[in-house]
Amino acid sequence: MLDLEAVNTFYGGAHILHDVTFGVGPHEVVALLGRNGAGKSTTIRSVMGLTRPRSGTVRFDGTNITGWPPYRACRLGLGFVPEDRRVFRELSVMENLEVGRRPPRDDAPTWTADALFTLFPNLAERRTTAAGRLSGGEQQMLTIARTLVGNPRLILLDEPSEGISPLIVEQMAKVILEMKSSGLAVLLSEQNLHFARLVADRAVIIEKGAVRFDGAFAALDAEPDIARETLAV
Ligand SMILES: Nc1ncnc2c1ncn2[C@@H]1O[C@H](COP(=O)(O)OP(=O)(O)OP(=O)(O)O)[C@@H](O)[C@H]1O
Repeated sequence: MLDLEAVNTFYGGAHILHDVTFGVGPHEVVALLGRNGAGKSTTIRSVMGLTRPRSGTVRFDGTNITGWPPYRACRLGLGFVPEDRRVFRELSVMENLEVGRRPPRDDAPTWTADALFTLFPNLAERRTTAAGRLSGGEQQMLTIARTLVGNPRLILLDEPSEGISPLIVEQMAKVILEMKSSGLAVLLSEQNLHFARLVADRAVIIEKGAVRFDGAFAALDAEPDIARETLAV
């Protein structure tokens, strides 16, 4: 569904991604793992067209979207939740959701406000509250909810478990599993192997901008050196 092939991305003269190649299948949850600075965000930015790869291709359902501006990638069905929560602080929870609403599409799950509030009960209680008054974790949930009302087919989550309380981390895991069961594909970047294991079908480990491992968690466990060398475990 999403395929990266030999993606090379630079920031100015700094060569950050080196021939990054992996894919995400339909209904699959893939965890992109790596240490701080390994290149996870840059990989996601390269998919979304926020940073144009210098070479290589990004395909979404066979369409070459390399370097497309983010709004075009969104229209095709890619949803993006950045690492920093970007809620409209002055707007209420409901109004934030309205901003993200897009027409339903045949090939993607449709998220009504009711379905979202079942998924995010904290937000249901606070639907008229200004988003700026929510906790960090709730703002993170709202950013995800706002992306879902855009009815994406694949959602990219940049470090969803980062900086939120353990209770919210548990909810986040539940939300990701619900998204999967609704038919969405998910690519999430993560430093936390434990969290990745809870939600993902497969791990892709990136080290110094290159893919070091791509496979099932059982295969990763069979080679303990890899996790030891590439993750903070
Ligand atoms: N705008 C930029 N200009 C120059 N270098 C950058 C820029 N953004 C990131 N980098 C560098 O690119 C490398 C990869 O960063 P990236 O943010 O993709 O890593 P990451 O794996 O997502 O880590 P983190 O968990 O810290 O977000 C790092 O060495 C970082 O310093």
